[in-house]
Amino acid sequence: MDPEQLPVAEKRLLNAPVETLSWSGLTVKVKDGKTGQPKTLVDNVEGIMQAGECCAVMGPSGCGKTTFLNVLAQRPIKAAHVSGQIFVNGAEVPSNVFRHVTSFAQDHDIFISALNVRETLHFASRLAGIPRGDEAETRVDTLLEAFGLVGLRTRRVGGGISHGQKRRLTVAKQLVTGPGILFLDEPTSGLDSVASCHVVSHLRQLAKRTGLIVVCSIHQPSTSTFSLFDKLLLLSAGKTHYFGPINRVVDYYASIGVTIPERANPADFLLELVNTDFAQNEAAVPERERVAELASLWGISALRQQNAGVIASARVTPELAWDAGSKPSSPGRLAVLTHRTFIKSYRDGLAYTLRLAMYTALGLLAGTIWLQMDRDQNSIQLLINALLVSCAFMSFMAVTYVPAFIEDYRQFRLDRCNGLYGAGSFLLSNFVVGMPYQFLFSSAFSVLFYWLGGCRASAGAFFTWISWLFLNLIAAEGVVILSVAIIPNFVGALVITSLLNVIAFATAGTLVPPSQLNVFYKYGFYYWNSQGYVFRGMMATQFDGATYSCGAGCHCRYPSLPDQCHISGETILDQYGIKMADQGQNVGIVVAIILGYRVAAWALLRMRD
Ligand SMILES: Nc1ncnc2c1ncn2[C@@H]1O[C@H](COP(=O)(O)OP(=O)(O)OP(=O)(O)O)[C@@H](O)[C@H]1O
Repeated sequence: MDPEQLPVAEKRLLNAPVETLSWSGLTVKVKDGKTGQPKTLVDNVEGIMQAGECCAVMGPSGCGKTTFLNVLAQRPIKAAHVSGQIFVNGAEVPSNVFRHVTSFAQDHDIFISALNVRETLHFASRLAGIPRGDEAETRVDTLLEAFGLVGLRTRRVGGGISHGQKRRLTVAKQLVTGPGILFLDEPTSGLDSVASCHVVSHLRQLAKRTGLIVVCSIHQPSTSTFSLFDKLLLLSAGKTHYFGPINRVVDYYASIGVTIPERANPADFLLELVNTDFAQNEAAVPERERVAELASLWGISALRQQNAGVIASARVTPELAWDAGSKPSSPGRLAVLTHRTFIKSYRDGLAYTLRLAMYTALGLLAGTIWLQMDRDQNSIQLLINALLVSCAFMSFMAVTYVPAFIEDYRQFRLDRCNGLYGAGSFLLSNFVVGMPYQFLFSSAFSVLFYWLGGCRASAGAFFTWISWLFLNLIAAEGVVILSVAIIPNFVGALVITSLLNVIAFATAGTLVPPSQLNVFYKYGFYYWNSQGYVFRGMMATQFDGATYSCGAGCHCRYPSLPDQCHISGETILDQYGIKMADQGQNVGIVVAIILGYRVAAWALLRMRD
């Protein structure tokens, strides 16, 4: 294929390196939840695709299409035993190379809802290393037009676009990254027959022009959509019933005594032919036997033998010459991700705006509850309580970040599987964008609480206070990120975050003195408890160098300064074992805790690769 003859938007889509995709003996087994016996979801499936071909994977609901596609695309699937071989150009390729040459769109749409349609394609294109410029613009515009999304280009994905439009955007998003092989799970679900035909027709044209290989599962295509595919893989109960050119289906079935009526939609006819979903009772045994017989006939058919020969003789190229240089550098990828995260941060109310409102309200609330504390001994315990509540509640409220981060996490998993970026870039971009917001939150809370509550009037104390709260919030966000990495779903992450925060609160050394904590809590939580260090740091800002009057009658409830009827702040700090000399070291410990959360989250995300 001559790249010069391609339209400018498709030049980079040219799939020169991938000549064939083949698979043989693909088998997926799981342990049946009810019987505990192995259950075969995909049974010894084989096939081969040449550059420029589109294959429809069809079969009744639950026949194993999604499982097959996931395995063929080398995407993770739950607790399954997978065997068989997948070859690109006749050879197995390392998984990182496979991810770079392939792209996979699941049957459910995953987007950053704060981005608009055009930005969604733009960021996908930039993450895939396509430089900004006329070519990238033209490519995005071409795809918007091809998938009927021009009128929606400035509309946010999270508001006001239909399921069918999201499906089209999902396909366009995979195409914009320029894969050599594209796997699509139900790309036309939710689309009417005209839109389905349009999408498949565009995929076909693109495949023919660029050499792209498309493997996609599809439910009940119309006759015209069905005929757009080059090949068909027909599955039933995980077994192959047919794999080969679409235009040989009629002949093949005629050869085994099944006539596909001329006027019937062949897709409908075949789905009905191999469907046993509604034939589960005793009376339907002959029907199930007939479908099983069809699968065995495929096993011994000439076409199947022929396929096996073609798979075995697929030309082996020495190395998949994929242009790794087209991937952006790590700093480039980080810049794109940071840009994307930043856009989300100010558009998505759940990410930061809601939290800003919450922290401001908390500052107002706490400030008016602890309004203008006096400088006598009665306010000492009040102030300590206020500090305790401030740092604990600010940590707790970070839990509201869970939904926004879960969305980012899902996008990351998808992008990671498509080889766009790794866990390091993902977490770092999130960290970079989050920092100024954490500072804003701590400032909003502090400005209100500090002055309403009548805390210590010193610029040094005020800014040190804000700095401690800032560190507290960064650590609290780290807990959220770690929790999502441990259990990546809303409820699970919420439970883990809340649990970790409650344990941190109870073991910070304020409610129970560290000397009375048992070994488990002392070494497991107290020594690396950011809330505890932050509390002690905030105490230092208020009590170091301060004095409190014992009031009329000089009945001091704390050890007082000799003959002065005053309590020194150092006395209070001593009671809590807080030493000013430790403050620098404590900052270092909190920074280490913050890094520890992120590194642990990074390690967990890497383990799931
Ligand atoms: N982890 C699992 N453990 C047990 N059974 C599973 C597991 N994953 C899938 N299945 C079962 O395997 C079969 C194939 O599922 P799969 O999602 O691949 O089918 P499908 O053809 O894509 O279905 P649909 O067209 O309805 O989306 C189904 O019967 C499903 O219930």
